[in-house]
Amino acid sequence: MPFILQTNRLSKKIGSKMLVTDVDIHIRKGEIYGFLGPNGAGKTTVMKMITNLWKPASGTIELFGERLTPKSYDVLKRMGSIIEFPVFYDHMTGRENLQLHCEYMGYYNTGSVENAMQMLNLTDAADQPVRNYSLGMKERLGIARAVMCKPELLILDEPTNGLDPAGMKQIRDLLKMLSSEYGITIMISSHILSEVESIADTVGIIHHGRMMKEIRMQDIEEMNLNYVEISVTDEKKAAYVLAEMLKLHNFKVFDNGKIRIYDHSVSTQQLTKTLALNDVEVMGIGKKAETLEDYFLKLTGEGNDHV
Ligand SMILES: Nc1ncnc2c1ncn2[C@@H]1O[C@H](COP(=O)(O)OP(=O)(O)OP(=O)(O)O)[C@@H](O)[C@H]1O
Repeated sequence: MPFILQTNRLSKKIGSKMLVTDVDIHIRKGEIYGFLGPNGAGKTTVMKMITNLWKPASGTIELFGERLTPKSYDVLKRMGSIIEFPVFYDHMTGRENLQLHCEYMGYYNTGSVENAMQMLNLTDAADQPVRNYSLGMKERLGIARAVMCKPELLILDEPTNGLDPAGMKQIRDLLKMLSSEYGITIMISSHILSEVESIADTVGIIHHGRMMKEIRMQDIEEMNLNYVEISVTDEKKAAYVLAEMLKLHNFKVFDNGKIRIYDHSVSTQQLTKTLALNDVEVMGIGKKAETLEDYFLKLTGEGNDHV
């Protein structure tokens, strides 16, 4: 089985609104998959369908090689998840909430609750009712609950919401450990690239409900992220010259007079010469390499695309 989780043209519609359209996801066994996209891109929607909380309008989901149906209870027991924010019984203590979950999952392993609480630094708060927990503590308790029953697959929807930078790092380290020591496959969503970049093996970028790109981190080097950046006084005129005179199709115009040209068919000399001949003043020109952050912003950010 090549993929532990695979979706095929997954779509969701509410009323007349398409929340996600034709999303294809491919997650390999044992990897950490960063599911990236700005707020409202459709990450939660996809994760709700994967965890059987929402029924897809169309498309299919394969989990552990089996097609997911509304009756796939066994498959769900092999997964741990946090979707949106974790919900607990507020009047019960953190420990009691975890114990209840173990019973519900049919998972009996003395020590797993204590272990999970320890891993998430919650031992001191274990006997307090959850209503006294801060947002970050609830988030950590949610993660403890999701990992406690040794799932094969973890689905985490923005799990570091409400955590401070140190808390975020702690979660990243924990996820890395779960992946390398226990071989748990992890899908983690975020709208912040840097949160998943350092731990992900593969990144899937979703925007306006569509999967824009799935990239393995090891392949990023080979992607063509080099570009020439020019600074001009009149970017509109410059864009016209690039498109009409030089027949370039792959460049991006920024409001601050900068243009990034990804098309390598024209030399920098030819660029400056043609722009100058058409009365576009070029203040600066340079070859640059894009980071994954730039690439992410290019796919999901604002600006005029000529791609
Ligand atoms: N129950 C609903 N009914 C109608 N529209 C919805 C519903 N839930 C979500 N949406 C819309 O679907 C789109 C995708 O939302 P979703 O929550 O999946 O995005 P997201 O990527 O998880 O964003 P965020 O990081 O803000 O949670 C948004 O435009 C949202 O407003």
